Amino acid sequence: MTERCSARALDAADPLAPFRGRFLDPGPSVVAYLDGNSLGRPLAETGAHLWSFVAREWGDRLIRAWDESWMDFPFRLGDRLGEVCLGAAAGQCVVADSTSVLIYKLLRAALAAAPERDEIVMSRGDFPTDRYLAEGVAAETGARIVWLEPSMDGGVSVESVAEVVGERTAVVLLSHIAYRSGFLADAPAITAAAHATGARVIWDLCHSVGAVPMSLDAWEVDYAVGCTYKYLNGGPGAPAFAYVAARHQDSFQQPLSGWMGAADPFAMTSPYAPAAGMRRLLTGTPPILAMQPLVEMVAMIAEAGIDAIRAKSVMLTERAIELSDELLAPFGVRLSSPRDAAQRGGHVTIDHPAFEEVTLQLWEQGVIPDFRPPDGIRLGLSPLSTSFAELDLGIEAIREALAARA
Ligand SMILES: Cc1ncc(COP(=O)(O)O)c(C=O)c1O
Ligand SMILES: Nc1c(O)cccc1C(=O)C[C@H](N)C(=O)O
Repeated sequence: MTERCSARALDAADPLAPFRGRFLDPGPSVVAYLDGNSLGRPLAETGAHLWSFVAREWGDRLIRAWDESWMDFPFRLGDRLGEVCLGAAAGQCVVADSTSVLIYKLLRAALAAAPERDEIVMSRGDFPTDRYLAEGVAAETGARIVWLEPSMDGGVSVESVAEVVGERTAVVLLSHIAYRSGFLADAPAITAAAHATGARVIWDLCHSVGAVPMSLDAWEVDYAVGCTYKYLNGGPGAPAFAYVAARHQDSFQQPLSGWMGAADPFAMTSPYAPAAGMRRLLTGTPPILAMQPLVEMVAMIAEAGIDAIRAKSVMLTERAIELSDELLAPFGVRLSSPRDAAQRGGHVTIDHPAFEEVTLQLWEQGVIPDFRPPDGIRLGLSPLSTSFAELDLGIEAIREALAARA
């Protein structure tokens, strides 16, 4: 009860609290949504925006809309995302494909840019799609993967990267925030360590975009990729984005050369000649319809401010850890995320052997975190849509489930 009152006080004092009311009300089947880092909630405005797009742009302008606005839309939206969330100057971001497809493109391009180098450095703790794609690219190109072992908190340190990068390293592929533990990597220092040996870096920003401030240009990042259905609330299957530093664009070798990335798609000529700049990252027709929810969401992040979002994110994750220490640790629950907020992103993972079953039970009650093997509950705390009260309800429901088993 004490904690509930305290959460209410925190919500009352939260400068971002009004944004929560701009999300679509999920109705009574959801008591606490703690999975915004798997699938973010829709904005209430999204339905009307989609309908207006269908009626006005698609319905009325029809094929003319490609010339009038859609051909440039993936780049305009990318620029806005770059400005608001990534610290990227215009002309370096595109919204397209899925994260997986873009990781493939970036890995192949990074290897093609350094034919004398044949190693990909990455972490064994990385999200499966990153590992599978690197293994596939290694098999296709003859490159070798150098695996980093993550530490207990899922992290990859600057020192561990510096130890393995060298003259054979073509590219380091790492997650800015680890999908399981939430470990926040030191992206500028790791990028500098790779650059010191002539290697390039690809950052997977899936769990950090919209949750933590970034300065890709200032950090001299080479390439980055991320999805838009987590903290950017773009919806299931919303397209991903890629960042390619301006200095690498002219030599970027697109491995999936399709007509939309060609210099003049409607000239219908052959052979393929790549377009200038970020357009060459495209392969086929970009999913304009699926990009629409991002328009309002990126505007909302600009309005809230990414620093304020990060400040609330730190408060939410601190509280999740405090409550877990106090209420769940007595049942044997262990923390998998870093305790130091400076090394932690927007989610917290706690482990217990009963959590796979507990998660099923929680979902039936409308308390929705996610389960990550072997025995982790991941609490995804999305600062614009998650309240402190919701977090407390979630932890209390986990405590009750564990108490019922004890
Ligand atoms: C770190 C990371 N990379 C990639 C992906 C997924 O990529 P895709 O959007 O292609 O499914 C996810 C989540 O699904 C992820 O957490
Ligand atoms: N992309 C997902 C999906 O299509 C279904 C369910 C979950 C997801 C996820 O995003 C998983 C997420 N990337 C993770 O970190 O586990």
